Amino acid sequence: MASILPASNRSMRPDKNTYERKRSVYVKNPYLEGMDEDILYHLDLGTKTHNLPAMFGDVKFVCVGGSPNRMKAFAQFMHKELRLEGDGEDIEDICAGTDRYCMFKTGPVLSVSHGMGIPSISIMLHELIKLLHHAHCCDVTIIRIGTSGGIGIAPGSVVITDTAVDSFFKPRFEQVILDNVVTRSTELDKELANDLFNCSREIPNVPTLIGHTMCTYDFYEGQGRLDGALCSFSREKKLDYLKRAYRAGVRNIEMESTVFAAMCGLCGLRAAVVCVTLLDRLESDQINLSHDVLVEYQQRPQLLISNFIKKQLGLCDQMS
Ligand SMILES: O=P(O)(O)O[C@H]1O[C@H](CO)[C@@H](O)[C@H]1O
Ligand SMILES: O=c1cc[nH]c(=O)[nH]1
Repeated sequence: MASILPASNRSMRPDKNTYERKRSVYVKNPYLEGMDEDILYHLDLGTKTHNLPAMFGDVKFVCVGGSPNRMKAFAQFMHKELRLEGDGEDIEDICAGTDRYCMFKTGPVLSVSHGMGIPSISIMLHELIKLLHHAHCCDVTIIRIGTSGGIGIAPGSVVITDTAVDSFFKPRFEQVILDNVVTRSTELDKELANDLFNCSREIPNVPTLIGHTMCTYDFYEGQGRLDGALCSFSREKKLDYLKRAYRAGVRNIEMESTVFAAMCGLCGLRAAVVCVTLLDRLESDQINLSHDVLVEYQQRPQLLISNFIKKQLGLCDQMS
């Protein structure tokens, strides 16, 4: 099938009024307007060097994840799922001029890597949000597709985050600005989470649930692991902490969701976090999955999101 695009010509969800309203991508920075040029340094893009509206104006879905290879694989998968021309194998990294992040575009879907941790995703999001704003994108849905450690659930389960919480199980992200701590909300779009959950019911053999996701500043001590280079707490303290997290509604732990939820929420992006769990942290700390299982697990959120996107584009019936 030839190109189904541009997606901007389609109504994203004719059955729901809320989705029909145009929703712009906001930047909340009075200085930007007065700038002659905006260089998106870590993406190797800019307002004078690139025609951002022409390159990105039709983007409706942005999927982000830590690993460049995963995000390339997702872009190639979407290329096939949307039945775009060619096999997608030679898909171009739009950010090839920098090795900080990679970015691929398949029709209305942008796939971007963000590295590990809050500082890395935060830099990427500042530039990505400005990019979507400069490109005059509207009605954009952004989804983080990642990996995580589960709490009290089977490895391989997919967790759709309702609320991202910090290490104290609080729905907040604390951004240090100059020498102030500014607290931002980490609420995600509940309707989107429910839509994703409904979509997951159609995917067999992938246990999927909605729960809180805890976002930490570290993989080892920050997530209560006993196997880092440093560890100053007992096994009992670790288990007590993780069980308290479980009782507070936390079902998985990762390292980007709070800042992701906070920034996207402030800038008018409908945002979701969908992460597969690689282990149950009540059972172990080390990730000892075989390569093949790891690859298959990482594909689970991708399959869900691809089905969701196809549904949103009204393509499911034509393509199955
Ligand atoms: O699978 P990704 O998207 O990289 O996310 C998770 O994996 C990394 C740790 O291994 C952290 O970035 C965590 O958030
Ligand atoms: O335990 C885990 C697994 C993946 N990513 C994390 O942040 N933690």
